Amino acid sequence: MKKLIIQGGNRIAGEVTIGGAKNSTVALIPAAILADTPVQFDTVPDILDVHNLMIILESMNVKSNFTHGVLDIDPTQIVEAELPSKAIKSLRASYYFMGALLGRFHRATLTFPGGDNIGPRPIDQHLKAFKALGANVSEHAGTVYLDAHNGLHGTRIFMDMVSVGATINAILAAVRAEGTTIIENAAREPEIIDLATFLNNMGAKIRGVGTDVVRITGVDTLQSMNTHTIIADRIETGTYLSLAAALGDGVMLKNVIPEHLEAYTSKLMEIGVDLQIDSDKIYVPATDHLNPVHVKTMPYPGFATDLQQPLTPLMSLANGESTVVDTIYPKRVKHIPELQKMGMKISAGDGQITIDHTEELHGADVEAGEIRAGAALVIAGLMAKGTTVIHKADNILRGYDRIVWKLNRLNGDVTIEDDD
Ligand SMILES: CC(=O)N[C@H]1[C@@H](OP(=O)(O)OP(=O)(O)OC[C@H]2O[C@@H](n3ccc(=O)[nH]c3=O)[C@H](O)[C@@H]2O)O[C@H](CO)[C@@H](O)[C@@H]1O
Ligand SMILES: C=C(OP(=O)(O)O)C(=O)O
Repeated sequence: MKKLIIQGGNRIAGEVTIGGAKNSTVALIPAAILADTPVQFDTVPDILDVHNLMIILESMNVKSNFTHGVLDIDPTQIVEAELPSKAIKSLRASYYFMGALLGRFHRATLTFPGGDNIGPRPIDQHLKAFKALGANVSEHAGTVYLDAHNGLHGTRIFMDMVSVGATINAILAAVRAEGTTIIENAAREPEIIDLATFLNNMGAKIRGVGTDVVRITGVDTLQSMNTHTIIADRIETGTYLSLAAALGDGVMLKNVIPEHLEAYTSKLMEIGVDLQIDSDKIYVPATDHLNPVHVKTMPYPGFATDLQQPLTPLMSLANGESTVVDTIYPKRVKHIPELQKMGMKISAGDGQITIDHTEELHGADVEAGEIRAGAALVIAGLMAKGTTVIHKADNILRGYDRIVWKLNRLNGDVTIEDDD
């Protein structure tokens, strides 16, 4: 594990270019094994999740090469193999190999995925979709066994709740199945549209992504003709927006898709941040006189659960009490005790998080319990007086592209070291 060491107090300024979306990338890489040709992605974020997915690909004899943001994957010599459980456990999205392997081989064996510790994260809707498509599903000692020996057949799947992962896994399993699959109550996240764009450009027939009804007509082969450019990461964007609003003297964010962040940017404006939004960039001027706000997380296009924690340091500067209700992950509170150690007036109770005006934060020894708790600690550490050491920083590196380099370019003072 690594630790981040932050000397707080510097004002930040300059430009930052947002990387490709983690939550697209971690679906696109497993999706690549459905292709009958090599595939190429660009604007791939340099994050631990990508490196761990490459280890999983290697175990199946799928060669990959990642240089300067371009990831080449050659699935043409793929073999069925036991997947490395350490890498599988290192990230949530390894569960996309369930759908992708089912689509490719009509069977898959995987240990349960890891990922962020943000409360219960069942996968019943994923398994329900696989069963509906014709797979036998069994579980034993933390391993899931999927077998569709009679093939996968198009069907109607009604999701009991809106799930990004289950929608993507159903698409991956259905894209080469026989006949038409209709997913109702599908999730509408931009990353799902990105995945469908990649698959459709290879010959898939996926319609309706971005709405809550997705129709997939199975095809026999998927063949890549061009490089797929991954969409910008809206959660990384939101994190830098919060940082820039909290302690920036003028920060320009480039490679942004503002339409993917409307719930968030409108909340920032309500707080009092005078964002200047252009077609693919956002300028954040220096701010003062911030207003308290109330946030409720919702499935897309609502306010993203992944952005509630990165917003809390900014909320602590407002002149009153702000609240957060996370309807997606009510137990997503890993940041709270750590921010308290830094002096923030933040608490959880009655199903909501309350953030009060905090005059000053001070550096402390803290732990990134999960990726977005870690992002909140990075922002708080840059705002605080003194030194903050963030342990378990691998949770941050899982999903923030070259974060140390980007923060230092913005005049932050951040170093990274091996931890004990
Ligand atoms: C890799 C990736 O894209 N991760 C994102 C994805 O996670 P992930 O895809 O795991 O999250 P889901 O959209 O599936 O979860 C939404 C809600 O549905 C519940 N649920 C989900 C599936 C299921 O089978 N049963 C069930 O009960 C979950 O516990 C949660 O309360 O969406 C989350 C919600 O926007 C984000 O925080 C994550 O960053
Ligand atoms: C919860 C998250 O990630 P994952 O689903 O990959 O654990 C996140 O990105 O905030």
